[in-house]
Formats: sequence, structure tokens, C-alpha cells
Amino acid sequence: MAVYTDVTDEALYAFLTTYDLGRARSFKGIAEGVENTNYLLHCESGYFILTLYEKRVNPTELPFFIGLMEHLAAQGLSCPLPVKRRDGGALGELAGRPAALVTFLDGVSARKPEVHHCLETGRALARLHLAGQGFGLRRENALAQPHWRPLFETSRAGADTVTPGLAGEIARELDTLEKSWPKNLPRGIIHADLFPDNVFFIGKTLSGLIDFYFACEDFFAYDLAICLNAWCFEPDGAFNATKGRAMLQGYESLRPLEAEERAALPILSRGAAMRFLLTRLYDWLNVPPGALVKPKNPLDYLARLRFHQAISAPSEYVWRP
Ligand SMILES: Nc1ncnc2c1ncn2[C@@H]1O[C@H](COP(=O)(O)OP(=O)(O)OP(=O)(O)O)[C@@H](O)[C@H]1O
Ligand SMILES: N[C@@H](CCO)C(=O)O
Repeated sequence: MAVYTDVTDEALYAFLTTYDLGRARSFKGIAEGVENTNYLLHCESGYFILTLYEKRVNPTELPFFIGLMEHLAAQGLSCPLPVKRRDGGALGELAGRPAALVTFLDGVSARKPEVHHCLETGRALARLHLAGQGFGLRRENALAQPHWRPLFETSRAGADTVTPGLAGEIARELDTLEKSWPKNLPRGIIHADLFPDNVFFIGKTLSGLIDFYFACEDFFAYDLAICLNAWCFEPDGAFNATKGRAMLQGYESLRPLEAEERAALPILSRGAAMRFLLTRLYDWLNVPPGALVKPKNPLDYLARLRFHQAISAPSEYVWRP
């Protein structure tokens, strides 16, 4: 459960006096997520999500995230909409953290993603990439390839306590990624964390996307590689090419990949696995005292990384013997 910051009733009531949402009826910490503190707030006017931004969110970048959700919603993409205070602002402070309220999105995430979820998610990812094109603000990817080695250095000393040899294996892979990372692929606004918990469905219909707090500018195909990692592996670690095919089909139904993007999928997928291996490793080794959070297992992403290392052709993501 990700509740790093407690909010007292008094602090909440004071915060809510600046909005026109009516009286609070209930307020409770949300059991999912690892990055930010989230509460479900039920007010007289409806349900809202209150987010207190934690360590990986730079407060100066919050206008980008808020503006992006507003832009995407205006383009017809279903995502949370920041709620404005009476003074017109959407960003505030609560319990010493930057905080904002967003609208509650109906739907549930797929606990066990199936092929049709992958198809719909691929389509939604392409829709997001296309819808982001007119957005005026920019944000560099703070977790892009050049940042992986410094991030690794913060965990290097503890890495082998997670599994023997991990530090050496990561260091060698970082060498390869530094040499082989693509320099010039189509780029724009990407979600950068479109995991199953950030995609909602009502029945088989995708009802919306949440959690834009890693969104940034980077290669579109890297975002797709993040999704291949997050959606197309089975709990036992096996890659499911049927899901990979559905993910790519969904994506390409709206935004066909260029030949260079397709060719880069194996290295982008290795990079995506490395990014989540590194953040998970850091979080595994640095659980804040008293935080209600269950860190995610870094080794799931070591297994994915090894899978991508063995890929000899991008076609293996859509067809495997
Ligand atoms: N707008 C929303 N509407 C409905 N539920 C939401 C909304 N935003 C967040 N949630 C709920 O809160 C949970 C955590 O939110 P979110 O994924 O943004 O947190 P996080 O800590 O950034 O998580 P992650 O580990 O995915 O980065 C979601 O899984 C979902 O259950
Ligand atoms: N989606 C991430 C957590 C948020 O960065 C993970 O599963 O590691």
C-alpha cells in the first residue's frame, strides 16, 4: 500500500475549503501503487483521487503533468482530469507535500492481463502518442538511458544481497546499452509507465489511463517496449508472443511503426527492462521506515532482461516457435 504521508482530518478539511466539492464523506488510503501517496476521497459532489507527490516527482514539473492530463482529456483520451480550486489553481500543498485532486476514473485494472487487454492497451498507447503531439510543454525523461548508470551506482553496494552476481550483470548490460542505444527514432510525449495497474477496463472496453507522473518526451517505440515488458510476460516469467502480437497490432492499427523503430525493439526492450530493474532495485533496498508500501520484485525484470538479450530478431516479439 502506498501511503507515505499521513493526512489528518483537520488538514484535509482545511485543504478542501479551497474547493467547491461539498463536504467530505469518507477518505481512505489506496492499497495500490508504489510511487505517490493516494487517497480516495468521497465528497458530496462525487469521488476524487487525492495525490500527494513523493520522492520521484519534482514539484517544478507538476504543471507539466497537470497540463498534460488536461490536454489529453481535451483530445478525447479518457484520463483523470485535475480538479480546480475556486482560485483556478490545481496544485496545492497538504501535509508538507505538493498535492492535487483529480477526477475518479471508473473501471478496474486487469489483474491477469489477457490478449484482448494487450490489444486495447496497444491501441490506447498509440492514441496517447498521437494526442500528445499538440501539447506545448516539454519534459525530459529523468529516467532515460543516460540516467541508468548513476541510478545503478546508488544501489550497486546492495545489489548482490538481492541475488549474487547482480551488480556485475547490470554493469555489463549498461555497457551494452550505452553503446547500442538508438540515437534517432520518432519521439514525442510518452506515458513511460503504462503497466496493467494504470489501464482501466469496464468489461472488455478500455475505460481510461491513469498515472501520468513519469510522462515525458522520449522515443515512442520505447514506450511500446515498456508495455511489452509490462503486459506480455506470464507470471512464470515466460514471454507470451500472442500478447506481444496483440500489443503491436493494437498499436499499429493507429500508428504503424517505422522500420527503424521495429528493428530497435529488442534493444529498447532491454532498456525498458533495465529501467524497471533499477528503480525496483533501489526501492527494494530503500523502503522508507514506517511507509505502507510493498516494494516490487526487481528480479522479475532481471528475467525479462535476460529474455530480451536472447532475442535475435524483432519478429520474435510477435511469433515464437
Ligand atoms: N483517477 C483515478 N481514478 C480511479 N482510481 C485511481 C485514480 N488514480 C489512482 N487511482 C487508484 O490509485 C492507485 C494508485 O494510483 P497510481 O497508479 O497513480 O499510484 P502510483 O503510486 O503512482 O503507482 P505506480 O506504482 O503505478 O507508479 C491505482 O492503482 C488506482 O487503484
Ligand atoms: N510500474 C512500476 C512502478 C512505478 O514506477 C513498476 O512496476 O516497477
